[in-house]
Order: sequence, then C-alpha cells, then structure tokens
Amino acid sequence: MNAAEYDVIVIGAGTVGENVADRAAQGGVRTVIVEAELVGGECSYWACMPSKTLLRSGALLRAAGKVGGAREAITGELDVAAVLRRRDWMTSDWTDDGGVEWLRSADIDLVRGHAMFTAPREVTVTGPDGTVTTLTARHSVAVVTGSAAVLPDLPGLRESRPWTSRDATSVKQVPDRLAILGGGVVGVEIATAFAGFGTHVDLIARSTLLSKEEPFAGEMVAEALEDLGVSLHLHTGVGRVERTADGVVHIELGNGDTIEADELLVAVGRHPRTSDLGLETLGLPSGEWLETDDSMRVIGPDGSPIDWLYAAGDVAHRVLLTHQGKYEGRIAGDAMAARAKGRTLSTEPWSTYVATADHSAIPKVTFSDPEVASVGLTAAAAEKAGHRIRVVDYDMSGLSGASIAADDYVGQARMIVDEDRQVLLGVTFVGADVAEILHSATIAVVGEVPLSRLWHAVPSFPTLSEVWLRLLEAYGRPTE
Ligand SMILES: Cc1cc2nc3c(=O)[nH]c(=O)nc-3n(C[C@H](O)[C@H](O)[C@H](O)COP(=O)(O)OP(=O)(O)OC[C@H]3O[C@@H](n4cnc5c(N)ncnc54)[C@H](O)[C@@H]3O)c2cc1C
Ligand SMILES: NC(=O)c1ccc[n+]([C@@H]2O[C@H](COP(=O)([O-])OP(=O)(O)OC[C@H]3O[C@@H](n4cnc5c(N)ncnc54)[C@H](O)[C@@H]3O)[C@@H](O)[C@H]2O)c1
Repeated sequence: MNAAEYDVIVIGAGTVGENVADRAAQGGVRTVIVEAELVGGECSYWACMPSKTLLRSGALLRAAGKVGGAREAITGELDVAAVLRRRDWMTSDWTDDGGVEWLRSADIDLVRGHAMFTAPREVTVTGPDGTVTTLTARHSVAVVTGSAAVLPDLPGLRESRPWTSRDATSVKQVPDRLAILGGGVVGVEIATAFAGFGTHVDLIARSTLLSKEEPFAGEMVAEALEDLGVSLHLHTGVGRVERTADGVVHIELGNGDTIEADELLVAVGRHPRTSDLGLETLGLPSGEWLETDDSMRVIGPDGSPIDWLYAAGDVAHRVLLTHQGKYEGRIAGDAMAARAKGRTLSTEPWSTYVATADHSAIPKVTFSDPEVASVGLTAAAAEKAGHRIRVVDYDMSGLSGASIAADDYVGQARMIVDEDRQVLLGVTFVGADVAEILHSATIAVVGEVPLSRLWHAVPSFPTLSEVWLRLLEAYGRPTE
C-alpha cells in the first residue's frame, strides 16, 4: 500500500475538478487529483464536446441552405462518417494523454483509480491494477465527481438495453430509427443531431420541450424539429418497453400509441456520483447531491459548512453546466488555497470567493436549430420570485443583421425588466447564431447595467446584436 500527504486532494478530474486543482495549485498549495476514468471527464468525452461536434456539421449545412448563392453550391448530403471521424478526433479517441500532460504542466499530481473517504481528510484510492494508495490532506478535500444519467424505473426499460447520452455521443453506427425519452436539453440536442444524420427520430416528452426556458423557446424548437422530420410525442409518458429478439425496441406510450425503434435514448436528467464515495464515514448520506455554501464548502449534518470539505460542478447540484461548474471550481480552488494559508474570506455577494452568479445569472445555450440562449430569470421565475416586471419581446427576423444572416431568419428575443430597479433580470434569444451574442446579456444581467446606460451600448450595424436596440425601443426611450 502506498501513502502520500498533500495540502489539497481533488476527487474527480472532470473539467470542474481540473479547475479546482488548477486554482489550488496556482495558490501555492501541493495538490493531487484522483480520476477513475479519463482526465477531462464527461464534458470532454461524452457530453459537451462530442455532442456539439455531432451537431455542428449539420447546422452549417442547413445554414448554407438558407443563404442564396451558397444554397446553389450544395450538391451532396451530410457525410455522416466524416462527422463521426471529426467527433473521434475531438475526443482524442477517448484517450486522455493531453489532459495528463496538462496536469503535469500545472504541477498537479495525478493518482488514477477510484477514491473513497476512509476518514476525515483521508482518501483511499484503488487503482485499475488493484494498487491501494492512501492520500491524506493537510488542509482540504474537494469532491468533484459529477453526475450520471438517470434510468427511470419503467417496466422493461433496463432489459431493453437503452442508450444513455454516453452511447449517443460516442455512437459508431448511426441507427435508422432512434426514440428519445426526455424533452430537455439532451433530448433536443441529440434529436437535432441525429435527424441531421438522416435517422428517423421519435421524441417523447411528458411536458413541452425545454420547459425550463421561456415557453416560446420550446415551441420554436418543436416546430423546427418537426421540419427536420422528427416525430414529437408531447405531454405523454412511457408505459412499458420491450426489445424483441430481432433487436427492435417497442415503446408503449401513455397515450396508447406504440413506437418501434432500433435504439432508445433515455435523457430524463442526472443523478449524483456519490453512492460509492464512503461519505457515510463523514456522517453524510451516500447517493445524494452535496449541498454547499457560496464558497463551495459542503454543508455538514449539523447544517453548517464543513471547513475542510468542498464540492463543485454537477455533484453540488447548483447548476449542471460546464461553464458554471468551472466558475464554482475556480472559487473552490481559490478558497481552498487561501484558507490553507489562514486567510478569512469575505462572504459578500459578487466577491472573489463567492459563487453569486449561480443564484441569479446563469447563462445557458441549447445547441438546437434554432439555438436557445438565455441568462437569468424567465418571466415566470421572476414573477414567482416576487419581482415587479415588464416583459419586452422582439421578433428578430426584423433585424437587418438577420436578413444578412439568412434569407428567411427566424428568431425571437425577450428581456425581463425589473421595473423597480430599471435593470434586466433575464434575457432569452432564440435563433441561428444567438449563442455568440448571449454574453452581452450575461454582462448586462451580472453588471446590473441600468436601462438608461444600455442605450449608450451601441450595437454594430448590421449584426444580430442590434436586437438590443430594438428591445430598448420596444421598452421605450427614457425622457430624462
Ligand atoms: C450529453 C450532454 C451534453 C452536455 N453539453 C453541455 C454543453 O454543451 N455545455 C455545458 O455547459 N454543459 C453541458 N453538459 C453538462 C456538462 O457535461 C456537465 O455539467 C459537466 O461535465 C460537469 O462536470 P464535472 O467536472 O462536475 O463532472 P464530470 O465531468 O462528470 O467529472 C467527474 C469526474 O469524476 C470522476 N469520478 C467520479 N467518481 C470518482 C471517484 N470515486 N474516484 C475518482 N474519480 C471519480 C469521473 O470519472 C469523472 O471524470 C452536457 C451534459 C450532457 C450529458
Ligand atoms: N447545451 C448544454 O448546455 C447542455 C446540453 C446537454 C445537457 N446539459 C445539461 O445536462 C443536464 C441533463 O440533461 P437532460 O436533458 O438529461 O435533463 P433535463 O433536466 O434538461 O431534462 C430532462 C427532461 O426529462 C423529463 N423527465 C424527467 N423524468 C422523466 C420521466 N420519468 N419520464 C419522462 N420524462 C421525464 C423532464 O421533465 C425534462 O423535460 C441538464 O440539466 C443540462 O444542464 C447541458
């Protein structure tokens, strides 16, 4: 058995764990990271990067088809094999040499294997070859173990060998027919990608699509998916599932219909990877999300933060997005290093060691076609939170920039104004290429920029950013 002592131990080398370790190491504390699978985690190999790569080629081809001159130059179909090769390149064929090299360059030690707590500040790692290493932290440990796909308890589902997002993003042979259970982000993005490959997609959702967004977003995406040939089965669940000997999956819907498919993707949310971490040793329940304070310390059984235990990213269940997890990771790593040096940290909102944006200013993009890009509160959420709001809508097809972007641009924007403070609580854009203008909205929301000042942020002509001017005009120009 090996043993080693470090200032900081990070469990999980996904994108978020890498950020925790990087900030801790940059803060001058000796840092080790433990990884059971691949350095880079879900985002690099089975989530953001491969899924966006699978989407990109089809999106570009469709975009070219919407611009006269380019449209006439399209003489073939999407080369699906080439798309999959590009995805293989993007994931480095599921090898992590690049990630391992980066850890070395950042002066972070790596121990490969499965980590479990065996005592406070003590983590025991069982390596792939059975080697056991006991790591002790002089200061703190961060749990950054991420999440995995939920498989609901539906009759016949497990026996039918359903896909999770891992199977969809690492697909080697595109099926002719794909059924998808779940109308959230994964369901919508994978439906878009596979419909672009020529697969017939049946999408089953018990509500509308993208139900956490403004209602018009899900409606516009639903219409676009149907245009791509996707069959939508909304407001219905699944009764039972069976994969027969011929390999076909039969899915009985709650509304009485039956769907047949070659594969069934289950995309109904995530559960935390905390069931085999030895959390009971610390008096914490296993298999649950880890609640944290705003400097990412885990809340203990007595309701107060444990001073040496941190969590960030999916496992902390504040926001299940890479960029927001990395933000939490930077804060956790900085706080771990600073506290290791005996510093007392400010808990003021928006200060260096506090993840305030998690509460009110989360940017997110669904890479559907059209894209959905939003930040902050929807109208419904703002009203629920008790704000006095005004909702301002604008049809983006009226923009000069939109008519340059596509012959028949379809897009919609909404901003939610806090009438008492004259600042923005939330913004949603739906349309082609809106992902790239989202950060302007994030800055306006995080910066709490007064509407009267936003008039002086002049968007360039003719770009999609002119949506800002149109939204302000729709709201009304200040008279003083
Ligand atoms: C299909 C899909 C597409 C997505 N696309 C996007 C997107 O475009 N943009 C976006 O912002 N978000 C996206 N997300 C969400 C994003 O993938 C996650 O929010 C992000 O990966 C979370 O990172 P993490 O580091 O917290 O967890 P993970 O990336 O899951 O990393 C956790 C790591 O911990 C390791 N680990 C777990 N337990 C142990 C243990 N006991 N010992 C040692 N190691 C352990 C795991 O092997 C893993 O490498 C997507 C998610 C899915 C499913
Ligand atoms: N572009 C991106 O940023 C991106 C892309 C993919 C995933 N993600 C992240 O990954 C997470 C997981 O995505 P997801 O799509 O699995 O979850 P989700 O929470 O976005 O959507 C899950 C959907 O499944 C439905 N559902 C839940 N239980 C069900 C059941 N038993 N039967 C039928 N439907 C059910 C929900 O109503 C919801 O519509 C998301 O929270 C998101 O943050 C982000």
